[in-house]
Amino acid sequence: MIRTFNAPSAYVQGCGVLDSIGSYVDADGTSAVVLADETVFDLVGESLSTGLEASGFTVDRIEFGGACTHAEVARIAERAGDADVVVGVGGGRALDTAKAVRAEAGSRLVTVPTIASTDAPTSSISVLYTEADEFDEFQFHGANPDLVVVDTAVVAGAPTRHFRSGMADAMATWFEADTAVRAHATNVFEGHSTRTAHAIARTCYETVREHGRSAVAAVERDAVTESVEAVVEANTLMSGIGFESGGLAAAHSVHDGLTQVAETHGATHGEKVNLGTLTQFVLEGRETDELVDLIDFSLDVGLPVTLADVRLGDRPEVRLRRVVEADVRTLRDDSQRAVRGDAAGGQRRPRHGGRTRTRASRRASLTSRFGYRFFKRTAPERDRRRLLTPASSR
Ligand SMILES: NC(=O)c1ccc[n+]([C@@H]2O[C@H](COP(=O)([O-])OP(=O)(O)OC[C@H]3O[C@@H](n4cnc5c(N)ncnc54)[C@H](O)[C@@H]3O)[C@@H](O)[C@H]2O)c1
Ligand SMILES: [Zn+2]
Repeated sequence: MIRTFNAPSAYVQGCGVLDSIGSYVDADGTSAVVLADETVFDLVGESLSTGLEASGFTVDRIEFGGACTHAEVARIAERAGDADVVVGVGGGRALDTAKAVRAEAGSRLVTVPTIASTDAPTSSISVLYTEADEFDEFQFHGANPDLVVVDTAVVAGAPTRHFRSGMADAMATWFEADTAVRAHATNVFEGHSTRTAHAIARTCYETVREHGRSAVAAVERDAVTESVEAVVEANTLMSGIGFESGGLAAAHSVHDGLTQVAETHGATHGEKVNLGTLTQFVLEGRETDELVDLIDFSLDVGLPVTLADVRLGDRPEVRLRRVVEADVRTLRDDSQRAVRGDAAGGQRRPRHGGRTRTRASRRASLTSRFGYRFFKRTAPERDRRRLLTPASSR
């Protein structure tokens, strides 16, 4: 078995760190292109330029159009020319675009997430979309960013919705990486997980659970506390390493399926992933207590737990079954194999003492409805009304 582990070369996180970003960029040349959308340039453009220029860089700003498409990558790559450093700034879309530009330009790459909304800042892949904003393809660049710089003051000052979405993305990391290990599935680099990646994924989840409630309360007030620092690191660094080197499973497959339904386009990546994690719990036949625990935490921090929360409350079964059946099938099999512990070459290692194929299969039959009925049936009475009310009207 070949085990692989990849990560960004350097990671810097702290309050106000953007002012000195230039001192962390290790580059032979002196030209930098900075890629960000208008909102983000307004927020951090000045401090970024000042920070880079203070270390001798010439800075060329390129405005990001907001969509990570082939056309946008080509446009920006042409503008970037032979710049020594590409600096991508903003949310997942801007950073994914910067990664694709770096792949074409051959320069060094710095990512500067200004929201802790996904684990895109540290990963080596880009998610490309069509002009109609539908998923197009994953680009596997084979190289992670050379440097990731996260200014926690900027992240804490952003809308809390982004922050809690990143927490959902981070929590999924553990359940997917753990399932991938038990299924002997390969990671993004087509190797098997290391114990290192597995441990990082576990710590990622534990950090979000330990600090999440407190961190969300702080971000509501734009405050940077130790809990905020902890969750930013989990959402960004631990989650990125954990998913790429640990492995993915059903949660992100369900997310990918949901992106095919136009009604969900208003939901963030992390919000859709949270439904994916809950669905994966059902697929794996986890105990109701575990499911309820994750639902309780999600409700506490303001994450969606029902299809109605992502605008699919109106008889979703027909649409969802049509759209996601094919997408989920493979990973469902992986999840069941993991529960049974009978993947090729593996030994029998049921996760919760004695769980069997029958039980997994029974639970998995709920898959075609994304656990919708299961959620309705098992929701604690006190949360039932809330669970069935769209987040938007709470
Ligand atoms: N490559 C990967 O490994 C990976 C992993 C997860 C998600 N993704 C991708 O990431 C994308 C989703 O990223 P996202 O959720 O960050 O959304 P996004 O990139 O669309 O950004 C959301 C919005 O946040 C705004 N914003 C950024 N910083 C801000 C700040 N400080 N204050 C106020 N507004 C700010 C931006 O202007 C943008 O409009 C999807 O395309 C998804 O496929 C990629
Ligand atoms: Zn994700």
